[in-house]
Amino acid sequence: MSAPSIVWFRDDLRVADNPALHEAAQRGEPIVCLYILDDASSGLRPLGGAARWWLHHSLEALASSLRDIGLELTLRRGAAADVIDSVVTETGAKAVFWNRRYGEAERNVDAGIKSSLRAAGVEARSTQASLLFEPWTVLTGQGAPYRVFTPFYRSCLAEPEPRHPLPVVDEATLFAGVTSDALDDWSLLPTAPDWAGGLREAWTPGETTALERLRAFLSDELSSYVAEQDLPAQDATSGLSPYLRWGEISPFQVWHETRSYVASLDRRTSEGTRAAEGASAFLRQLVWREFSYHLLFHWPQITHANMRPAFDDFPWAEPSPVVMEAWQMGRTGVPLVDAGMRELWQTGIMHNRVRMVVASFLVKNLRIDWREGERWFWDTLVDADPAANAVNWQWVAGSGVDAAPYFRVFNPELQATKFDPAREYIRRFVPDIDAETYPPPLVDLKESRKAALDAYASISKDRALGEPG
Ligand SMILES: Cc1cc2nc3c(=O)[nH]c(=O)nc-3n(C[C@H](O)[C@H](O)[C@H](O)COP(=O)(O)OP(=O)(O)OC[C@H]3O[C@@H](n4cnc5c(N)ncnc54)[C@H](O)[C@@H]3O)c2cc1C
Repeated sequence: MSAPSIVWFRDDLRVADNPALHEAAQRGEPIVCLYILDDASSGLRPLGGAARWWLHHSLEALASSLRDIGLELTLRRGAAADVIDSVVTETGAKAVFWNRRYGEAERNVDAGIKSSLRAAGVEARSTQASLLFEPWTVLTGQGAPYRVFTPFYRSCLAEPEPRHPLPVVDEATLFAGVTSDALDDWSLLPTAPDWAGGLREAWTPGETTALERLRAFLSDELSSYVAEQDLPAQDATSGLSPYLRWGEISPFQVWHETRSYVASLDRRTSEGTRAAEGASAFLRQLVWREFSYHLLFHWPQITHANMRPAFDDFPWAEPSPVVMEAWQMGRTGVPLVDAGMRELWQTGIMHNRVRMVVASFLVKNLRIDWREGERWFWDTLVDADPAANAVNWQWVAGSGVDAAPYFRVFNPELQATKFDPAREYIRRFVPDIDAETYPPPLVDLKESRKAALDAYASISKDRALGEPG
């Protein structure tokens, strides 16, 4: 058998529109499909619990998609550089293909592997797959990265249309005989206790479901997206974030499926007009995902450092275990906050509007550092995303590049009246709201708001908040 190519899967757990797999298949050489559970390379952030649950099922789904085209998924654990080195040696592979990642630690790992492969005479090819626009291509007139969403968005729209999804790889040659770890041995699923019942009920990971979900969203929800996207009781958004996070669907698929769905509509009808408006609003959200990665790429410290340096002096409260647990478990006595936190704990997801409310409550009413909240989301969200999570937490905190000002404190009661007027969402997740055991509010909303604004004044009165570093 001729020397194989290795396709190294990472955050692109799909067969459809996968440039690395596509390029390898086109060469006609046998293929080794490899996934590495890398808990050893320096700087990589360990996955949270919900993410590990998702990954387990996503790898099962990927293995099944690969089997359909005659390939097998090889699983290995360890530092990526060591694993790639051994698989290349074991198989005599002459080329390694992968799709790009954008976090700093991931890029360092990938760059190191690329140069050692090349030094050893093995071809290393990386391709664009997870972002519509590479972060180094969308720049201001002065050649600088954008710091504000709207001009970034406009600039993306002025770029050439993103490429169409690649043709399906329907046949490839397997390089057989490579040993694989057993997925169960990785212990990605929780056992003692098994807390994943709600996740199993809510989700089916994998590219087949991702595409079905996108298509169902376009035909059933797109026309009401603008009117209902902020209403957590409605199933009005796509629910695609975990599928995008794990690369079970590519943004190119989402972009073009949406565009061609809209092109097929009759715009002279009000339904057609609303769907077209829904499509623009939906694709705009997809560009928020791009913007998050753009920021992560250009300011890698965004995951852990305040982008506005003045926030380094912010008098955060000590995050007491009692207060943190009340917030995490949805027992703050503030119904919309509790509903959101319980939705998260039970299902691994939370509606965007409610994410903003619970984050504002933590950072402002409880005056707890946004990084505490980001960590909890990282552990509990099935869509926990290195870019979107940090960028959105900093956005709510006011410490980010393009951020809501700190003095904008969401009032969770008013938010509930506006976005959950019939209290349907609240009752779904807080059925005990009228019970005697339901706790009184952890803090007085008015007083805590005032305390937050006073704390903010202490960092903002003498000097500007500082340009993002
Ligand atoms: C505090 C906080 C933390 C967040 N953490 C994450 C996270 O870890 N992972 C994550 O994917 N999103 C995160 N978001 C953004 C947003 O809440 C989710 O992307 C959205 O709720 C996903 O639902 P959907 O797929 O139905 O969205 P839709 O409305 O259908 O939007 C389509 C897609 O656009 C992207 N998108 C939408 N809104 C945003 C946004 N504000 N920022 C970046 N991308 C966006 C997502 O990929 C989403 O799937 C966070 C928001 C807040 C306020």
